[in-house]
Amino acid sequence: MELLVENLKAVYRGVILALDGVSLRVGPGEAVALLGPNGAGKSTLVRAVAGLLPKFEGRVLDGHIRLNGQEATHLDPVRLSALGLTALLEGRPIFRHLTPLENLVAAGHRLSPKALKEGIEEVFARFPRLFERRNEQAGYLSGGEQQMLLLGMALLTEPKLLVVDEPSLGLAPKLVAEVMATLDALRREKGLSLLLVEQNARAALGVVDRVYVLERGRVVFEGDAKAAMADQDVMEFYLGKDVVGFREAKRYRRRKRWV
Ligand SMILES: Nc1ncnc2c1ncn2[C@@H]1O[C@H](COP(=O)(O)OP(=O)(O)OP(=O)(O)O)[C@@H](O)[C@H]1O
Repeated sequence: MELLVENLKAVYRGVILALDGVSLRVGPGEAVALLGPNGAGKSTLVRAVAGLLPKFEGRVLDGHIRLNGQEATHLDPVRLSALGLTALLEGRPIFRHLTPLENLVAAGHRLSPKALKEGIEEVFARFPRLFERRNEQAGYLSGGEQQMLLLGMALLTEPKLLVVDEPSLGLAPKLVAEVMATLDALRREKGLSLLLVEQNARAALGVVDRVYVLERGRVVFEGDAKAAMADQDVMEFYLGKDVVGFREAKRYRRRKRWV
């Protein structure tokens, strides 16, 4: 599925401009990272694409969101989901008081009983830890296990475009690598399009084709992921915190402010 965002402007409470004319594209079967510092507008973009801005007292002021060419700017989440878009919001929104198995059943409510059973078997085959803990309370799973559960739930919605907001948040490096590898495998096996929103640039760049960097509601860099990773200037200037220490990055920015 193709996602096209064109000159999108979004505000909260009518006054806080969080997206100031953002354009980006995720092609069919393509994996794209959206990177940027705290407050850049990444989650706002995810909410806008998923039709969830009104839930956060926000709205799209201007611009378009298109799915496979179809106007999708003001569609509600149910309609968007029926079109094949699944968005995983920041903070691992699972049903914490239910078990992993019950969470999966809830996520797959649109499937036939047979497809649901097969889907859940597939999820458990992919994530054996979830199978082991399938009848425990999901809120007590580790952060990594909860992230896997969320990905399993996403799979049961049979997405064509998966938008994932900061899956690495709060995870140890080894788990971050595992989550990224899982996203990569899912994308390839299922032919999904993937928009991966991250602060962890290094982790995300390893599994995507292209990258956009957002700062203060604007796209400040756009390019091929491998080229961006190989380009020390790009990495340090736009994504400095990841590569060099925060202080050094700030100094570097000051030096390069004239560009
Ligand atoms: N519900 C809200 N009401 C008012 N302002 C908001 C709301 N959510 C976000 N903002 C503001 O919008 C701007 C963009 O925030 P957003 O959460 O999209 O950034 P982000 O890049 O996702 O940051 P982070 O990585 O910290 O999640 C920030 O200035 C933020 O304070």
